[in-house]
Amino acid sequence: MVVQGLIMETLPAVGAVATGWLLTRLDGDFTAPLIVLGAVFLLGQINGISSRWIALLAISRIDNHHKSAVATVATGTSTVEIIERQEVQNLLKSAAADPGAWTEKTPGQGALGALYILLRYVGLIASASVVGAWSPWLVPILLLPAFALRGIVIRMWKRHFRIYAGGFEHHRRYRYWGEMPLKRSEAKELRVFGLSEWLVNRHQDELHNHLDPVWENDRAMARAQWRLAALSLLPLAAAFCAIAYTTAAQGSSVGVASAALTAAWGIFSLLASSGEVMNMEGSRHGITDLAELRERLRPAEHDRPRTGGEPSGPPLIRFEDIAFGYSPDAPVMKGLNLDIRPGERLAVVGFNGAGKSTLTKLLAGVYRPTSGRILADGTDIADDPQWRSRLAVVFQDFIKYQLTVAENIALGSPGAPDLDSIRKAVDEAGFGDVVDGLESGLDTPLDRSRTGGVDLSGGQWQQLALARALYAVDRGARILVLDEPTAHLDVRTEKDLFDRLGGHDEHLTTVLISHRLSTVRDADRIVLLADGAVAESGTHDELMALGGTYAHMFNLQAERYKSGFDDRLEEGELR
Ligand SMILES: Nc1ncnc2c1ncn2[C@@H]1O[C@H](COP(=O)(O)OP(=O)(O)OP(=O)(O)O)[C@@H](O)[C@H]1O
Repeated sequence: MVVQGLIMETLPAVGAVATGWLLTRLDGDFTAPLIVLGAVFLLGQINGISSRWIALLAISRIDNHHKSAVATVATGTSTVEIIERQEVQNLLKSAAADPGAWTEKTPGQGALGALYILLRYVGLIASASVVGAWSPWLVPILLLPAFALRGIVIRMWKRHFRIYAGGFEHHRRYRYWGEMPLKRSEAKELRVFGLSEWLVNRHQDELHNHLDPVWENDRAMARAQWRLAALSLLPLAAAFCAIAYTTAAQGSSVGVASAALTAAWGIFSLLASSGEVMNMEGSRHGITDLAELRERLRPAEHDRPRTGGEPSGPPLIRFEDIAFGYSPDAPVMKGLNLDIRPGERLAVVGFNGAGKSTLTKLLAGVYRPTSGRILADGTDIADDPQWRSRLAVVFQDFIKYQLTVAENIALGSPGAPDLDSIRKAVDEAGFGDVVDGLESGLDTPLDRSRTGGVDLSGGQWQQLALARALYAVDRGARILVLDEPTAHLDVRTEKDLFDRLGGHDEHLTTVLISHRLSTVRDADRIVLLADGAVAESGTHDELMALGGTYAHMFNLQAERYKSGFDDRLEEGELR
């Protein structure tokens, strides 16, 4: 790349000298200068063609490297609260540097732009030397305005991209609304509610909010072009006149004069071109935002990747005076105290928004309490690098990976997939019949765009997520956390599942969140969360005898179920 760039940038000066040489030999044998000039021309062509491919290769390698750096930084922190902040989300989008808009440039393009700019100075020195050989005083006359021109071009592009980056929020929304009509999952609702026109207008509004100021600036840039033209034409015209006058009046060599003229032109064309500046300035945000993300998302010492670790028994887990909120003005946990005994099957119930899922996220360590501690056998889980390997979690919003069934399950535990263990997890999750019905069984891709690929129903995806967690349990995890793992399952499948989970005895602690109270009644203990703390705690019988909120909820659900309704309850129904 560097060699090619050097050839490209020095060819104008060599061409200028060769042209001058040719002109001095016109009356005699001009074979040698003609050959040199032809070689310069040929080399320029070959270099021009091959450099495009090499540039593309270099750009894609640099961009790939940058993208994996962004992905590494984005997934490097053990907690997720910082990732959820809007400003960090914006930084991530900007650092990803997707060339989704015509003005945005990638780091690869920027890096190449910077390299070419550097090489341009080599070409500049060569051209300036040719001009200087003819007349040293002509060098500053040409160089000073050329540098001024370059300064103005850089300032213009800086301003362009500053305005562009200032509308980033609109750009983000523009992309969001623009991608919505293309998604399979959104297609139904958009049609049912007749949202097509509304969506297109919204998309266009955001586009204009973002780009109108940019276009306004660019129009001003276009209007200023004549000043830039004057800045290059005036000194060039002065140089041309001086060279022509001296050549005519003093009879100096036409060849040397024409070499000087060509080199003078070279100085301006080298400094005036704005393509590299645009690429450099356009890619600046992607690069500086990655640097800022590196600062902000610096992993803590114990944020090492999850490893298998030595399997050990389930610990005593203690939530000690936990306070937590996603934002300071909306506390979710307000002094929560809870012990989870080793091997216990604990059910957590409560109304929507009571904080049940938040409890699982705190237990998984993806959020840290604002105050208080979560201890596992006396050690704060925040200080335990192995903590994650002891947990298997099915989050409410688990990921549906577009991989095969087996690959989806194997993600539950690092290392080489164990097929026997995968099959065991599939059966335990009640997913065996579904897998047996698939043409390629465990190797079936769960992606309809792939050959032989299928999609699963909501309940089947949930069983698959459960199988992933059970695979992790088989490979050494000792705490199984299930956040509404059966919301999409029918009552019988759900019952079978919980009967099977009961078979792990003291080797596994299970924390189960469910709205279906008939499911959790067999748990060793049930805790009811309300107002950021444990409001009731005991076995089903104890809580029924207490006659509190749990008993009320249970009775209502039982009545509804008897009358043929769904047995879920919303808070308002109790009032
Ligand atoms: N990522 C988040 N950012 C900001 N607020 C959140 C976030 N997740 C949850 N919340 C808020 O925290 C509170 C507790 O939510 P959580 O999901 O823990 O409740 P839940 O008991 O699991 O509810 P549900 O039964 O509906 O699943 C709610 O008020 C919710 O709006």
